[in-house]
Amino acid sequence: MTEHFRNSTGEAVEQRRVLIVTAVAAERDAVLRGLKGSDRFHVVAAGAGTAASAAGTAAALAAGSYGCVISAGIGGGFPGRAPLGSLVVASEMIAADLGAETPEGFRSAAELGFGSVSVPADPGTVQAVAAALAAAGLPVSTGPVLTVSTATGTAETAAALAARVPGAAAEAMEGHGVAVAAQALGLMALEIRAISNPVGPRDRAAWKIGDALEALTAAATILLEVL
Ligand SMILES: O=C(O)c1cccc(C(=O)CC[C@H]2O[C@@H](n3cnc4c(=O)[nH]cnc43)[C@H](O)[C@@H]2O)c1
Repeated sequence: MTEHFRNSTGEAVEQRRVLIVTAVAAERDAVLRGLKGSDRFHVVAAGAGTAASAAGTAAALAAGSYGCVISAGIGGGFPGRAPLGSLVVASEMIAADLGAETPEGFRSAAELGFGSVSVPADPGTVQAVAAALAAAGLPVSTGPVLTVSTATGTAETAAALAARVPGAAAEAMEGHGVAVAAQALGLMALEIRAISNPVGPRDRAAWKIGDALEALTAAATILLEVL
């Protein structure tokens, strides 16, 4: 759905209502702090994982009209691609572990003939959002964001995922689910991750969740202007 407002020259400008889906309440609240009470944005914490995020997105889309859906939250950054505290705007949302193990190695659901495991984001929107974040002084990169059912906890799995998806920037657990639900209604989907930890050997005590939530709040404020 679109709403209109008049800009400084009196011209009518379309603005879309935006649904933002996070996994947990702390992420939702970080986003809400950045949105400063805007009623054009609706933010829901739908739970962790693709099933909860897809179901939560579908339920919210059934209850309201939106022009755009965003999966947002903290995430793991691939070393050399997305440092802690930085932001990643997904160029595509990929179900990276949806497939089968075979004697020859992992085969994706797409390779097995079950359809695509990737939902591409609109390149122009990705670039516009990333440019606005960068212009605000926030460290940001773009690239594929992997949706996984099990958070990576070893260097071996991190290397396997990076080889499976060249250029992979970040991983989280919801983006593909949110994007598939949006895609079913023909809506544009985006994913934005604030990096709390590296993808690699698990060290939960070292996760910089507070810094990532602050970055998420700053990103939400920029979304007010750019979407
Ligand atoms: O403990 C807290 O205070 C806290 C605050 C905000 C968020 C959390 C979460 O644990 C969020 C879970 C959510 O995070 C994503 N995530 C973060 N890092 C990774 C990763 O390396 N691999 C996969 N997922 C990651 C994921 O989307 C989870 O649903 C805790």
